[in-house]
Amino acid sequence: MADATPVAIAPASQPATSDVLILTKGVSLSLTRDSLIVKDKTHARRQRKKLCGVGLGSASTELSIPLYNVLWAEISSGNLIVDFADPVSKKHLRAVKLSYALDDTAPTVVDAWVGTLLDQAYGTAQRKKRAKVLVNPHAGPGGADKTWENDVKPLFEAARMSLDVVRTKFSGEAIEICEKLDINAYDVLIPCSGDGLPYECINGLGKRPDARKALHQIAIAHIPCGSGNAMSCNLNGTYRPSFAALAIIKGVRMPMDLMSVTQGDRRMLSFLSQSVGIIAECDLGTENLRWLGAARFNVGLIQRIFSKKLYPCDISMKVEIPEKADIKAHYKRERNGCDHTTRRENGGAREASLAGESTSSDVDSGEGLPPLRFGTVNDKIPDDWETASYDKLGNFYCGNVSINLASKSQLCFLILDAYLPRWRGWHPMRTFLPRHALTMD
Ligand SMILES: Nc1ncnc2c1ncn2[C@@H]1O[C@H](COP(=O)(O)OP(=O)(O)OP(=O)(O)O)[C@@H](O)[C@H]1O
Repeated sequence: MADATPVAIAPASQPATSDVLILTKGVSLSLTRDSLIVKDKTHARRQRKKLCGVGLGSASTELSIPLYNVLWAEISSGNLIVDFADPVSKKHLRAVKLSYALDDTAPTVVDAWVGTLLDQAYGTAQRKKRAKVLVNPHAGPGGADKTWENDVKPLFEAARMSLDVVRTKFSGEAIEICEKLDINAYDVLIPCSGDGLPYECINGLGKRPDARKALHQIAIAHIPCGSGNAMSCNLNGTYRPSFAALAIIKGVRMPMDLMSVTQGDRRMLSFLSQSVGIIAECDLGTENLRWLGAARFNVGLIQRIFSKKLYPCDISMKVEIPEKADIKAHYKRERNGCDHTTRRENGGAREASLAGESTSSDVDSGEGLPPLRFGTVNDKIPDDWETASYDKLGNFYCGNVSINLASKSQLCFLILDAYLPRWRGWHPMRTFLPRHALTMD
């Protein structure tokens, strides 16, 4: 997905003459490399501060809109309409509409200019995405309904997306919806929720007889309305709903690793991480503190650190890169070589099949999930795996450390003892020291 950091109003650079649209009443709209510059005297009058009805000082006649923020443009009833996302604060974007009468300007000229504007504003991103939106009214501290209505829907509508919205009524409903979804009717699934609803969407698609095709065909995005919102932070680069909405509007599709987790014969798909011990308990055991938002995890962590609970277990794994320095180098290489738009094409069938990933012929055949490469916990552990006992386990974490690395087909592990010497303190960063960071095939 595209970068979603708050956008500043950029200084105007010199436009190329062919990208300038001159309208009547002193209005001109120019395209620069990264902005749309609107010059409009009436805009200056509207912006001028007033005291007792008298205008004070002077306001700029120029409005600079980053192209990333341009949502749509069209000719409608003799007017040029431009919709854009206006950063009203560092936390919030608002949909704003500009409208200019075309009067004598030739429609063909305006038409061509609108085409250029949309090409530059969207690049390779799909326009007018068809979205199935799932709103979980119970996500996080509550309030997803309001977030959807006030912060997100106006931006999606301004971008002319087609929206089919469902408000979930019970836990597990999104699994059912995605299992039966007409995958040809939508481009993207958008849960407005915490990380639980994207999990349900992925697992609903994964249950279908055509799971590979469904997971390949429909993109899954996320509007952050929960307590943690890791998916949005990784994909959209933000936990602010309106900035995430803009990242989805301008987002490009990218492949993402999924991990199979089995409990007995039950197979689940995980997109983020798996945890056993203190972190898992911080999540599950603080349901009653939802009103605290993300702070509930900190409260849960502090409570549990003092209880010094142990989670003894045996862990079997196949280590691919044991040394920390090599893991760092590998991460850097993946990060630098990661091109979300082309990686799948360049990756080659060998890499895909080694990783158990779907190749294009698999996807076309519309099959279900690929078979498990290493069996379930009920099967014999492969001979080339290592097994170790962890009697003092405090936390076990495993997952895609950063989804931004896209499909790297490897998992990262952190294994931490429960008893950290008191002098190391209770600072969360300390407790996350990667003492046994391992990467596993
Ligand atoms: N109407 C509903 N009533 C009760 N539970 C629901 C409803 N709709 C969805 N759910 C369930 O709520 C669970 C948690 O939702 P979600 O992940 O959206 O929020 P969260 O747990 O607050 O987020 P986070 O993962 O960021 O903490 C989901 O797994 C889903 O099954």
